[in-house]
Amino acid sequence: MLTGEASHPDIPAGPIPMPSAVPPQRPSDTPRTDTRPAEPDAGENDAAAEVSGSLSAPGFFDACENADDDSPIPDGKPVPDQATQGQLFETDPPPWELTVQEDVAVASVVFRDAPYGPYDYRIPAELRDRLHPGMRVHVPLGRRKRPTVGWCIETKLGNQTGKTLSDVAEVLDDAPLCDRPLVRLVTWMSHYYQSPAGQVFDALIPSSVRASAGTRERTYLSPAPASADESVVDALPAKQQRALRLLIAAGKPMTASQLMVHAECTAGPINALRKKGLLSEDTRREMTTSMPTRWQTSDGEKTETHELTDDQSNALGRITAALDSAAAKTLLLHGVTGSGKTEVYIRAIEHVVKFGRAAIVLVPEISLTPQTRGRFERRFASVAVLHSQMTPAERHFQWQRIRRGEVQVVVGPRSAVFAPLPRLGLIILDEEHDGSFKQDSQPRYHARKVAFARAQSLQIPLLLGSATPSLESWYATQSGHAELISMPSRVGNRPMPDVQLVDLRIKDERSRGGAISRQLHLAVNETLREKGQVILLLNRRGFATTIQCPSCGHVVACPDCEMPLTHHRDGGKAVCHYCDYTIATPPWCPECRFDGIRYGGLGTQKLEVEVKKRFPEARVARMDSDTMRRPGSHQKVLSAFRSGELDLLLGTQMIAKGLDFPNVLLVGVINADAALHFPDFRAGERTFQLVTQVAGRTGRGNRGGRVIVQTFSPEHMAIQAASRHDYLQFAEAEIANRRKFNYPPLGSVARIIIRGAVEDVTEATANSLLQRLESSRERLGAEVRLLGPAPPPIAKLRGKYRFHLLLQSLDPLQLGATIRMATKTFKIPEKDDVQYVIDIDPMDML
Ligand SMILES: Nc1ncnc2c1ncn2[C@@H]1O[C@H](COP(=O)(O)OP(=O)(O)OP(=O)(O)O)[C@@H](O)[C@H]1O
Ligand SMILES: [Zn+2]
Ligand SMILES: [Zn+2]
Repeated sequence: MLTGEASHPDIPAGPIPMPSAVPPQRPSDTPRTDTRPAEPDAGENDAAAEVSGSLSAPGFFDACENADDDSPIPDGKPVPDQATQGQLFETDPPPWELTVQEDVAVASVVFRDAPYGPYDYRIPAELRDRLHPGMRVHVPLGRRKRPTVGWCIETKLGNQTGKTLSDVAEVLDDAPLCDRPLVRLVTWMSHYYQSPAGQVFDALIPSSVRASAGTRERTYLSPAPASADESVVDALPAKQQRALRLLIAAGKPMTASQLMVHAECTAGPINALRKKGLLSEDTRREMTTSMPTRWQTSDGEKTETHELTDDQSNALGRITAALDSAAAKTLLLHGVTGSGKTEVYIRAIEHVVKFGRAAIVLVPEISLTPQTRGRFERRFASVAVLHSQMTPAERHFQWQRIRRGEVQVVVGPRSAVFAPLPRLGLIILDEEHDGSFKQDSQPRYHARKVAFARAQSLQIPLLLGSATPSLESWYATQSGHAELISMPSRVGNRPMPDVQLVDLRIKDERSRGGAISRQLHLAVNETLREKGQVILLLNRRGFATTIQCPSCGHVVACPDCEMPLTHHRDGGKAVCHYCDYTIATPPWCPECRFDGIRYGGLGTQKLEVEVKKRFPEARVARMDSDTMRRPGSHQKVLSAFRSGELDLLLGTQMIAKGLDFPNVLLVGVINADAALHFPDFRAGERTFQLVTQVAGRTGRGNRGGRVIVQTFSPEHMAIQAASRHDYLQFAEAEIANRRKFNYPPLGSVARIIIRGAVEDVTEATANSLLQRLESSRERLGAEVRLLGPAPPPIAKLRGKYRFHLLLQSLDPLQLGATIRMATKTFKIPEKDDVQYVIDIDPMDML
């Protein structure tokens, strides 16, 4: 989960190169409202936070007003802006010192590694018609010798800086890579997540699109103006004449080879025409691939349109009402597992498509099974499924289809929230509580929040669906920011499965030397005898989770992270699950040479060994990120399970999500406490979600189903509520817990991670950042609680020491402003080699 940190370098904390263009007078993301007193209920909950955060996030909605114009340069003077008064902009020149040069065309440009901006550049006359917002440009930046790539976010008339601007050197794109609403989304995200806008663009536009993967340049020929002279054409030799007349008659450009085919000639006459200046040439890019679909759609499920249950038609009625009202409404579909939420999504999308609009369906990556895909592909003429195993060319191809408006439904993981559909009518997040919707590298956005912002700006509904809604979404329904739609029963009135808790503190319940209790053992045997299928959940991969010497107590740990290594039996490796550091598992203690090192703790590999020993006749498969490395392996195991070639599936949370197999009669949870005692305020919520979701995999057919949950904390509220399928009880109790400390959804949290190679230098940097935060808080009069710096649970990662600071406030705007002010001029000497990362609304505290 932490791999993002290394592969995506975060904001460089060193000095930021200042552009030679005049520093920004008024960044379009001016936080002008940040210092304003909170609205009465702003920050009371996440939805309120979302409403106020995005509505007032300047740049996002401000830009809406004047950006709908398609001419490259909006006419009229830029609207004067009062934002320069805030303390945040003391360094800006006072307005009366500015001399406005009204006739200068100006482009506002943002960058990947220059956090503040946008920066203004002059657009030379010859580029005026070519440059539009959403295109990339080459511009000079700072003392760099070579031009830097930037993104144009606005074009306007009038240089307000009072200084001479540098010129845009080159326009890099033929057409904008995103439309105005998406440019506004970028500006908002950059502001809210405090991430350089250039980085947000990189997240928004796939690299395959930026690199034009799967395309090639082609030269097109059309008649040059000189060919209008009939006498010239008449004087040409026959072949040249025929070719030229054909091209004129065609009325559209052709490639040389097309023209050769049509005019039945060789390259000679065409080259002659070129030389005579009778042809003009135009280079265009075209896709080399046509329809690259390596995915097969069929998964053995029948295509059927169900007659809706009462719950489903009620839900659909309320969603279509929202669609028809053309309002930016948020709806939460809380439907128990197996209540038929997917059918409701499909019907809602049919309604959207009927009016010529399109929809985005976001799902956790692991749910992008052939089953999910098939359900959408069978019901719509044109579906684009985005997934991580696409080649760059495929991704680019799909992106172009989407942008051309050829796609009705886009199904994909979190980044699909940026799909450039021209007529978007609805955004759906299925399993909206899922942690994979938060990106753990820069920009650290949450797809739910971005979807909300996009839906707001387009005035379209956002539909969130889950059997175990996040408390953020749930609380939004309680405070009137979202509409709750409930589907409390399963399709066909199937009962919810019976859940039995096994108290592992009782010695007789445990099995000697194994992980499977007596009761679970009996239940598995019984189920196998009835030809039913079994799912066993253990949320830890590997064989043994600690390697410890019983003689001296030494624990074999990662030298870079100081976390215990996990023993993997295949290949006898000891692996760090945080950074992938791998060694051969030592046969004796590396400290004292004691020959009898012990493998403690339980992972899925060890469980697999035990299962095969206990149930030798069962056909077993293991599903975790170790066995699922190869593309397609996930689908392969699932279709074997569906077709009955497997009896028992064991694995990590991968098996807990969205699977719909009617013959699963038993679900066993090996250790429900695994996530319960994490130092994270969401530990209870995650446990509840995981147990409820995996329990929901059974009882989906006509043969019923039951669940056995092994736990050391059977009385814990999260486990009790999950065992009764009682979301309401859980949500109420958990909201009361969160209220005590104003944790989300009641308040907002941000986290700053400071990391460096030298421990005390890192800590000192964290402390000076804290001081800055304190003084910003004071200057802004912000009510923000500051915690830390302290080492997080993962105190060292990949050789870097880590400290974190937590900020907490009822008002997300005050929280954001405090960080923005404190970090704006915070510079860390390069020799210290310390970086920091801002994580707004963090989803993990490790
Ligand atoms: N109206 C209906 N009549 C009969 N069967 C239906 C109906 N609607 C859905 N189903 C079937 O019920 C099963 C469960 O539906 P679905 O997978 O959409 O549930 P879900 O609410 O998404 O559950 P989960 O949250 O567990 O993923 C599917 O096999 C689906 O085909
Ligand atoms: Zn030892
Ligand atoms: Zn490590």
